[in-house]
Amino acid sequence: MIGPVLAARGLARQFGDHLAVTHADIDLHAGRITGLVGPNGAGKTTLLLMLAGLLEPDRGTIEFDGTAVEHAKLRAAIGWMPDAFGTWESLTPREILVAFGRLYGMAATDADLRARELLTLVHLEDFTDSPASGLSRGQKQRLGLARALVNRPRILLLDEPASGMDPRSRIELRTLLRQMADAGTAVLVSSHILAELDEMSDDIVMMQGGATRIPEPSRHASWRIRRVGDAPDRAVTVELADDAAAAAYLAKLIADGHAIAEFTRVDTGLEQVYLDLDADRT
Ligand SMILES: Nc1ncnc2c1ncn2[C@@H]1O[C@H](COP(=O)(O)OP(=O)(O)OP(=O)(O)O)[C@@H](O)[C@H]1O
Repeated sequence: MIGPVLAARGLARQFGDHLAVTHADIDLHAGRITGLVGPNGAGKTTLLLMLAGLLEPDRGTIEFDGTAVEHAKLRAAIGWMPDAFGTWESLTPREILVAFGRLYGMAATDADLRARELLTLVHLEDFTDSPASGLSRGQKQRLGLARALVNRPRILLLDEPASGMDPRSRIELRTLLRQMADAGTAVLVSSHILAELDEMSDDIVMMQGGATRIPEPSRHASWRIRRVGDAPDRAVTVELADDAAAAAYLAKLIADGHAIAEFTRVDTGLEQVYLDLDADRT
């Protein structure tokens, strides 16, 4: 894998006496979706704001394409969708996106073209010229996503993007984020909906008490084993450290004369990873 587009090391930020982020390390790679999970108050939003160049870290470094950058310089390369944002209610979605395009220095006609392109992408084309006040919460979320994409960001940061979206919009969001990643964008999504994150993420970063942790997948892998002649409900599940341990285990079963009908890796899923890490909390 080539180096990360964005690499943050040792980020820390406090508000008054309160340490919101104590030590955050994170790598974001082009073409990959990273899921950020953690309990309420763990520091996820504070970390995202620092990565977006909107909040200055007290400590730590952020490298963009392998070069240290000042946080404010990140903004041009980043698309940022906050968990809560205001919408200019009297403007239309097109006018809102054009205004953001103009803020990024686009000519009026380019900003208008980009606005229309994005409204199609997030399926709001029918609302192009109606006041934003008429949009539902989920539609406003989709407009927020379009807003985050105005500058064709290489890094897309989304804080709870699916909140308020109906099931179809959530599925479309997942598809859209995968398309963005396939086109080379590095995507970081924070969410409490673990099953959804599990499905869409290539990498997971966990936050707890202001610090990041990378969960170890090997701790959570198990294998389902069934011998020839065993009914499906007689299958056994064993926890094994990694693929190499699984191969050795299978070889031993066969050497011992067992006829193996099924040997399948079963991931216990992000919920279990989360609960295990949360249980480790000291
Ligand atoms: N501007 C601020 N001033 C003071 N304290 C803050 C500020 N922003 C965040 N905090 C505190 O820092 C801690 C981390 O907050 P943050 O919003 O980053 O957590 P989070 O993981 O995003 O939580 P949630 O899942 O509830 O959104 C919390 O205790 C919060 O109250």
